[in-house]
Amino acid sequence: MKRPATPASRWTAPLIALAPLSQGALLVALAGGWKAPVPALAALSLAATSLAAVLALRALRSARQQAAEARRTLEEAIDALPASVEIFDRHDRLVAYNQRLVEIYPHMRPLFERGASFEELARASLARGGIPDAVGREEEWLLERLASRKTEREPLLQRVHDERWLRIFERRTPSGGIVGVRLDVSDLVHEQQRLAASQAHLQALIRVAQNGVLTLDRSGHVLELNPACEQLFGFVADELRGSHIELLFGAGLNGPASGERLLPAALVGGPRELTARHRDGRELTLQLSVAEVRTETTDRFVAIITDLTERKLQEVRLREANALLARQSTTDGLTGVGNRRLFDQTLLQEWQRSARAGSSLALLLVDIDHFKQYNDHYGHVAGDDCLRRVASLLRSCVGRSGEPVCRYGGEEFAILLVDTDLAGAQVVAQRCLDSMRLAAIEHAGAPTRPTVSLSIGVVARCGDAQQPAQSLIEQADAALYQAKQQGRARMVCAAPRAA
Ligand SMILES: Nc1nc2c(ncn2[C@@H]2O[C@H](COP(=O)(O)OP(=O)(O)OP(=O)(O)O)[C@@H](O)[C@H]2O)c(=O)[nH]1
Repeated sequence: MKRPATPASRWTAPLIALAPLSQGALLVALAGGWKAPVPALAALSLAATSLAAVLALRALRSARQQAAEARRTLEEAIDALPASVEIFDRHDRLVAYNQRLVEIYPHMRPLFERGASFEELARASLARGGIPDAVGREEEWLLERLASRKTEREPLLQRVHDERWLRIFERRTPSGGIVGVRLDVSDLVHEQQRLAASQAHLQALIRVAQNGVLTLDRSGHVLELNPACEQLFGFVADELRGSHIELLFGAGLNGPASGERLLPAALVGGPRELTARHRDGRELTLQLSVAEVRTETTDRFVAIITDLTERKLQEVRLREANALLARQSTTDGLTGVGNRRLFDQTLLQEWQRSARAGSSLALLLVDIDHFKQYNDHYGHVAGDDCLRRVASLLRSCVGRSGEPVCRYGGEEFAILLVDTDLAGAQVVAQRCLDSMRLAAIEHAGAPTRPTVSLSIGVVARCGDAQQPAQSLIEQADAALYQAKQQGRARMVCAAPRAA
């Protein structure tokens, strides 16, 4: 490449042209000794000057070569860097840059030239939409950016085309220039964005979750809690943060030995059911599941709490309602004693049990005498009342629980006596007759006596798997019929069945 003449080469060129001549004069001067004539001395001086010039010229060339070499080395070095590098002089003009800078800003390729000012380059980039975050506020952005170059500050994070992100480090050099390094941190930023999005998603889920969510440190102190948890225990988050988990669950858990603190590690797993107290003292039934979340930097525990209090209450209410329904389904609505359904069920059970155990089962069929006349005389409502009084009397005559007095139908009652032989059954039947007599319920309509009386058919035998339970009723009914036939107000025991 032909270089243009420099000032140095302009004055050294004539000297170089004279050099052969001056060397000859120098030889003549030396041959003639130091006392040479004046023309010889002049020639000598000229030769010396020429020599100095030659040497200076060589030194200059060598310095130039070294400078070019150094620059090439510098350019190769910054080209080899994975980050983009740019160097501006103290007038903020581009002195050097590497290929990576052009790759990052491809739309600026023709404009990256040594001598271009930072402001020119920035304006050109803005005009080409190279800084998406500055679109619509280019001048404002430029002013901020130029101001930022005058101060040493934190590295900038800048979004460029195609969702690429750069971390820009700028440092002043001692001579007032600026060295800029741009690192492509897109992967990192994208990862952070994904992480932030997933965290926001998770936070939203936790915020609106119906279950209480608590995070705890290793020692069991509350770090965070969600609104459901605040509501569950009646505390606001600030009151619970930093407090120990025992404040919430202490009493409801089988905690460690006295004196030792409850640690969340001991609660990992679940779900487990426990009781706790609301701030207002109400007892809560809760379900607790705890998981350990261990990362390289943290060790935390997450507790999920479900409030079962209302569900438990409903279960109790449901159980009570079912029990009531069951009672109602086996209770006679008028008299409050067992109904026919209960009698049938109990008879079947006891008949089979008696057959298995070989024990005696007794049945009393009790009928109010002349009850039609009672109704006719006193009216149906009074008749109902009489039925209730008789039922109550009969119940008081049966000592053992599990031996229900049942309304068998109309004005007829049935009493099952388990593990009771005929003698025992007769005792109970007699007690019923005596009670009735003592009660002396007026019966003005009765043809025989002025008070309400009972007729009772009594039977006692061992259950028989080969025969239906109904056979016991038939025997008692036959005995009852005889009691009616024999004048009422009495008991008749059924004759033993023929084998
Ligand atoms: N008030 C009332 N009466 C009832 C009820 N169930 C049945 N009766 C009446 O009981 C009476 C039974 O009459 P009967 O079967 O002739 O028997 P009785 O009049 O008691 O005569 P004996 O049994 O032979 O002494 C009928 O008049 C029925 O209407 C009831 O729930 N309330």
